[in-house]
Amino acid sequence: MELKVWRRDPRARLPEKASEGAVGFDLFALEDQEILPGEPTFIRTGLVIEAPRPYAMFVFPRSSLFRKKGLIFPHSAGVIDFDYCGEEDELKILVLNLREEPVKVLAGERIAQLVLLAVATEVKLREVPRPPRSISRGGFGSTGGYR
Ligand SMILES: O=c1ccn([C@H]2C[C@H](O)[C@@H](COP(=O)(O)OP(=O)(O)OP(=O)(O)O)O2)c(=O)[nH]1
Repeated sequence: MELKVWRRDPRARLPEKASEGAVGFDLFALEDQEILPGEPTFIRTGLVIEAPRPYAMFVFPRSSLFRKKGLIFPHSAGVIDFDYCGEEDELKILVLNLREEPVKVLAGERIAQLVLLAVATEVKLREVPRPPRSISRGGFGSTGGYR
């Protein structure tokens, strides 16, 4: 399977698997940047990528991102649409600095990881007159697992 990657900016570093068993490709910051506290900020990758359907791309933080830099993803994860691969459609990493001081991100720094997951693409909705199941299961702790 192939991932089509276009370097929109010649400084961009291509995504890399850190080890043979890695699930995600590491994504690198395009340029030096200062992330101010409390302001959702895009980190540029300089890349435009097309996912091979039915595999879609999801951007997740590296687990060390918060510990090392105090950055989180305010939107939890990035969902990249299949058609987000035109000239202007640069993959970006949205972060929020939870520290009280600005945080520096350096060009070429590993920030996030790109994961390909198979998703259903041909899905039709059918409205039904009754709940799909006659008995409700309950949720939000209803099985009493935590006390
Ligand atoms: O972390 C992210 C999240 C999204 N995107 C790009 C790819 C995605 O296809 C597009 C739109 O994202 P989404 O649909 O999540 O955003 P929205 O808030 O619904 O905006 P839009 O109206 O542009 O769809 O932005 C990124 O580059 N990085």
